[in-house]
Amino acid sequence: MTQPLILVSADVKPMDGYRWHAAPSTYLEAILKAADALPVILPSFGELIDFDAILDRVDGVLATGSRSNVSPDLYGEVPTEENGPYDPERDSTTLPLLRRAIERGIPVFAICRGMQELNVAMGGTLHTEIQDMDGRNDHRAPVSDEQSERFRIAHPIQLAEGSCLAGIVGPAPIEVNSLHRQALGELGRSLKIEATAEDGTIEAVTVDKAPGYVMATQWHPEYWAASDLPSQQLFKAFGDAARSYAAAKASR
Ligand SMILES: N[C@@H](CCC(=O)NCCCC(=O)O)C(=O)O
Repeated sequence: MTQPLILVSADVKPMDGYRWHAAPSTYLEAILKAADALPVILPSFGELIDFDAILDRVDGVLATGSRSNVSPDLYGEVPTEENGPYDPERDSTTLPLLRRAIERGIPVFAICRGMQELNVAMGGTLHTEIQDMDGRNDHRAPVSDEQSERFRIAHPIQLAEGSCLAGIVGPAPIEVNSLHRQALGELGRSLKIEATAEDGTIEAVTVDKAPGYVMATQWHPEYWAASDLPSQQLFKAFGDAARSYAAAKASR
C-alpha cells in the first residue's frame, strides 16, 4: 500500500528577509520513519484555504508544537505582550482545519501547541504561565543551547484507566518531556482526559465519540520517536489510523 499522506501545520516566521511557512524536521521525520507516512506541510493561509478540498486528498492531520501561543481572544481573554509571541495566521488555519478533520473522521495527532489549539477549536480555554499558579509545577524547558537537554525526559504522567492512550502504550505511568508554559483550562466540547501530570496538568486528551482517531499530547513524542518506545508507539498508532482511513476511502 502507498504511504498515507499527513497534513502538517506550519508556523509563520520571518527569516532571511522572507516570511516562511515552516515545520520543524523532528515532526516530519517522525511521521516518515515512525508512522511510515508522508508529511505534507500546509501553509497557514487561513480563510484562503478550501479545507474540505485539501482534506479530501490526505489521510491524517498533525498539528505541531510551537513556541507561539494561541491568541487569547479566541477563548475570551485579552492578548498581552508578555503572553506572546502569537501566530494569528497559524491560528486561523489550524483551528478550522482540526474541527473539520475531526468532523470528517480524518485521523488527528495534535502535539503541545497543537493540543492547545484542539481545545480552543472545540470551545475550551487555556491557562497561561502555569508555573505561576498555586500547586502547579514548572513545565517549561530547561534553559540550554542543546536541544536534547531542552527535550529531556522531565516527569511522569498517569494514564486514565481504559483510555485510548493506555491502549497504545500500556496502562503503566510513562515519563515524558515538557516544554510549555500554558496548559488546558476548561475542556472543549467532547474532549476527554487521557493522562495527567502529578500536579493535575492535563497531559493528553482525545475527543469522545469522534468518528475517527484523535490523540493529543502536551509533551513531544516526535523528539524521541527514534529511540523511546511510547513515542514510537504513538506515531505507529497514528500511522496505522491513517492507513486504515486511506484503505476505507479507497474502497468507497
Ligand atoms: N506556546 C505554548 C505551546 C507549547 C509548545 O508547543 N512548545 C513547543 C516549544 C518548542 C521549543 O521550545 O523549542 C506553551 O508554551 O504552552
